[in-house]
Amino acid sequence: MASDESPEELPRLSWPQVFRRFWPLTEGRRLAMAGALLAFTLAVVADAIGIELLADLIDGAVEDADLEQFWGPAGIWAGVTLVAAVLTYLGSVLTASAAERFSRRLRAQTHDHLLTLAPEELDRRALGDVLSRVVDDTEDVEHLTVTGVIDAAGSVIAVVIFGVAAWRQSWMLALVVLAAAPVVWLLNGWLTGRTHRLSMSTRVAHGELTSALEQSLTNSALVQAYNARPAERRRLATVSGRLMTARLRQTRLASVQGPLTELVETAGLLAVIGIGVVDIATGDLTVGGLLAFTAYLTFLYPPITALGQLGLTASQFGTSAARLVELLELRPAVLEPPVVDLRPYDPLQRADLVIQGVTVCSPGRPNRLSNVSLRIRPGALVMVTGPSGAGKSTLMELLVRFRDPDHGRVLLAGRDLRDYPLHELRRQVTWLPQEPFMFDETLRENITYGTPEDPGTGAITLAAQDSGAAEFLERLPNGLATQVGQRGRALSGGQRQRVALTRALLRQGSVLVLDEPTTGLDPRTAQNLIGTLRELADEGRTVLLVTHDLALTRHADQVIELSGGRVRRTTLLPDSPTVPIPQLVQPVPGGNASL
Ligand SMILES: Nc1ncnc2c1ncn2[C@@H]1O[C@H](COP(=O)(O)OP(=O)(O)OP(=O)(O)O)[C@@H](O)[C@H]1O
Repeated sequence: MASDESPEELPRLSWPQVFRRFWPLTEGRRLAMAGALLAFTLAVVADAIGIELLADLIDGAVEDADLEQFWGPAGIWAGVTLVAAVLTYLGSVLTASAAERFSRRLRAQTHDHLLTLAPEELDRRALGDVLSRVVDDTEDVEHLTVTGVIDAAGSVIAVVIFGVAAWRQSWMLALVVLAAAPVVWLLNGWLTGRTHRLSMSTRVAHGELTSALEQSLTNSALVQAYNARPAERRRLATVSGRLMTARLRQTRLASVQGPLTELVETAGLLAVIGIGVVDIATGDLTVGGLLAFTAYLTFLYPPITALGQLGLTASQFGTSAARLVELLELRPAVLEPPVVDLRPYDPLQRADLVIQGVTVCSPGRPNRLSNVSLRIRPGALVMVTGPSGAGKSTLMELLVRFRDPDHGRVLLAGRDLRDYPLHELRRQVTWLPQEPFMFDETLRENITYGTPEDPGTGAITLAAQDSGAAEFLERLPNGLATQVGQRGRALSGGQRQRVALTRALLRQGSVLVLDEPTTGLDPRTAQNLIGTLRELADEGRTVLLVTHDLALTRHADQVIELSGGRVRRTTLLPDSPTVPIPQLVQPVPGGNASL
């Protein structure tokens, strides 16, 4: 499915489609759902018994004005009402527990799935829209799969039980009510179509509003510094206005629905009383019977209306379900290998990287990489340079498998990256992105993020010395316990960079891929870092470093210069380590660099 598809273009899913897809997630909670339905059914039976007792009271105690006849039925009535209340409570609790667990499972599944997508897939989308799908649309899907299903089944059962009971009181009156039912259904059918269209507009307007808010708030510094508040205000006013209009239309429609239904109900009630009076006169019905019948009618209307609105709810929530399914159907950019390669892997011996004829396409734009072939020796310190947009980051991202090349392949220790379990590959290859990602946690949590075990303060201090973070860490009153704020805003740009670098240095693994790690570092710290990387390389790690600082390249074993997605030049420096290179690849025909 196209990732930039707007919600308006998504086909709404029908209730059976949603149900079939999400029903497996109710596993383990189906007993609770059945229990809830049973409780609601018994509560309906208890209510029906109560109504029968009402008829007995009217025709006995009230008609004969005899208190003796009152206590018995009244006591039983109070008892069954209590039982009905307990059963309704039980039913609601069981429904809520099944529903909440379903929502939690669905949210977790969606979140997990989103984290398998290529980061750029998520970057292309408005974050507000994605969040609203994970938070709000999951609730709607829950309704279609759990709460709504129990409610609908409960309504059918209530209609049957109250209907049969009412029929027993007077089949003639029951027929009158039955004749009115299609009117309610037709009315609701007409409302369904209109509500669906309006709910679509509301959803779209809601998405636009959250996106606009997200844009202006995440760029708030720029908005203020560039005097753009009026423009942002106007933007918000426009989208907020669209949401207001859509919501008002929806409210108007919902407000018509109540009185219309009430009208139909009153007409039904009046018809019942009118015919009932005639029946009482002919002796076909008692006063108690008529009262019981009208009571059944009041109990019958809510489930009948609920069933009439089923289509409307399903249509509204079908839209949400489509939005969620669209996310869930996005394919991860990279897949686990179908067969795990069990050959032993000794990364520190042979963490050599071979890039064979690699091309990375970008639809409608020039290739991000074109037929790139390279060999990087184990234990080498390699610097990748080139102008902006040359493809350096793309090359680095291939090594950590954020995507696979469209043509060609990348081998680590003689094995295609696609043959490694992703977890193993990412344990071996540590990537430091250009942007220093931060969580709103403490420095310690940020630094040890992604390190399988707590490395301990000693190891953190050593890594912080290598990255140049130690200096500022020592000056912080709370040290590693300092909170870094949203996106690390409580730190300077250079400090964030160093924290991210410390995090990368702490991770074990045979390949270190650093995308412009010296940005934001002063020359002395940058030199120190290169010294550390040199040591890591000498220990056998393969280190790739993207840099625009040509002065640093003299410390490298190999310099790769990219330009326009192609390798312009690779230079092996004379004193580079001479680790023997196994013959893993044949020269690539047409490859644009020597191996
Ligand atoms: N998410 C993306 N979708 C489509 N094209 C992209 C995407 N990211 C980058 N590109 C394009 O791929 C090409 C290579 O980008 P890349 O980020 O690899 O360059 P770079 O050499 O790392 O640049 P810089 O030095 O500025 O970081 C550029 O032309 C860029 O516009």
